[in-house]
Amino acid sequence: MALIEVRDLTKEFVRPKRVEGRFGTLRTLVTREVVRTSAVSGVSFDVDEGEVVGYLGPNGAGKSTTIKLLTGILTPTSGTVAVHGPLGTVVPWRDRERNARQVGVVFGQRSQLWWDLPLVESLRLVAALYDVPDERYRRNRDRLVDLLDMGSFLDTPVRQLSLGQRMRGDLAAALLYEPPILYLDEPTVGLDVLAKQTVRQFVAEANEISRTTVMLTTHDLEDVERLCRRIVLIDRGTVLYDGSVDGLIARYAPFREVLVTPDTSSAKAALPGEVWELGGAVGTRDGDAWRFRIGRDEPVHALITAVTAAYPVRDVRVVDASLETVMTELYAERRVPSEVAT
Ligand SMILES: Nc1ncnc2c1ncn2[C@@H]1O[C@H](COP(=O)(O)OP(=O)(O)OP(=O)(O)O)[C@@H](O)[C@H]1O
Repeated sequence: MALIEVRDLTKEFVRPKRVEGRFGTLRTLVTREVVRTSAVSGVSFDVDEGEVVGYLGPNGAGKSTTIKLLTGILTPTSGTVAVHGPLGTVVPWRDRERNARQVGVVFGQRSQLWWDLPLVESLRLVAALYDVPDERYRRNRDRLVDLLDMGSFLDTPVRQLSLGQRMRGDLAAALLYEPPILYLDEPTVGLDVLAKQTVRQFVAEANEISRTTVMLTTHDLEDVERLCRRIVLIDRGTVLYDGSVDGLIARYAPFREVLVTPDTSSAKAALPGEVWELGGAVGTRDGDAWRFRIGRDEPVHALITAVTAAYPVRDVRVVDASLETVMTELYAERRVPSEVAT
């Protein structure tokens, strides 16, 4: 049985329709017209124990809403979530307390810590809230302080911490009571390169050493490449893809790109305008270079021979389609969630 089972989950937000013009604010308060937003529209997936799943999608796709449903912060419009954890089967929004005991949550955009307290006091409070015995608290705290290199700012009030320090504090708080599940909503947003590496390393170790099951949303594809063996890709609240990163690339970008930079200093003929057709391939201009696409298994030599015969060339690079290529293509086609005024 899977650890987390999500079935046909939907969440529709309903808010009064804003009335523009004179006394708009007042009229908005009394209007009967509402705007419905389908944030999550029939999402189903399973997460097995010990998996690290990247939950991806463009802005407004419904990622944070799903995480909030999984954590029990929100109640769905329909559908079910069942978490078969050590405390038995839990439906997050029906049994928030039991669910909270088996999940750690970090929202990159919002701290869960007490703003005015020194970090160490926040950690102590979390331990008290989760009934962590003193000895276990000290042991876990010391291990987390060590792993996340937090010794130098443990006594600093949370409001004075840098974003990277605060994020490390939030991660420590989320794992202090050893939950088997960790939900991370954009855990590396706004962090510098080193801080991102620390967070990724820490999450990878939590998964490898403690077998913590992790589900994370992120727009940083390095997070995905470093951490996720599986991704669930959503848009407009529905699942577009569920599988490996390689599988996604093979499905949505089954091509290689040949990047050709012509040597204009020894030009012998005028270059085409924006489109260059050669050897059965079509190139489009990308700055100084031309970008040709060929099938993944097609040999490149015919194209390269045609290009070099047509024009002197400074550089040729052949690159496999990456996760970034796929995401760029998919996001370019994205549609916004349906907002319906009724
Ligand atoms: N409390 C709310 N009330 C009304 N609409 C909401 C609410 N929360 C989210 N939405 C809408 O639901 C849709 C999905 O939002 P959500 O925050 O889940 O997207 P996301 O995938 O996390 O996006 P991002 O990558 O920008 O964080 C959006 O259209 C958003 O405006």
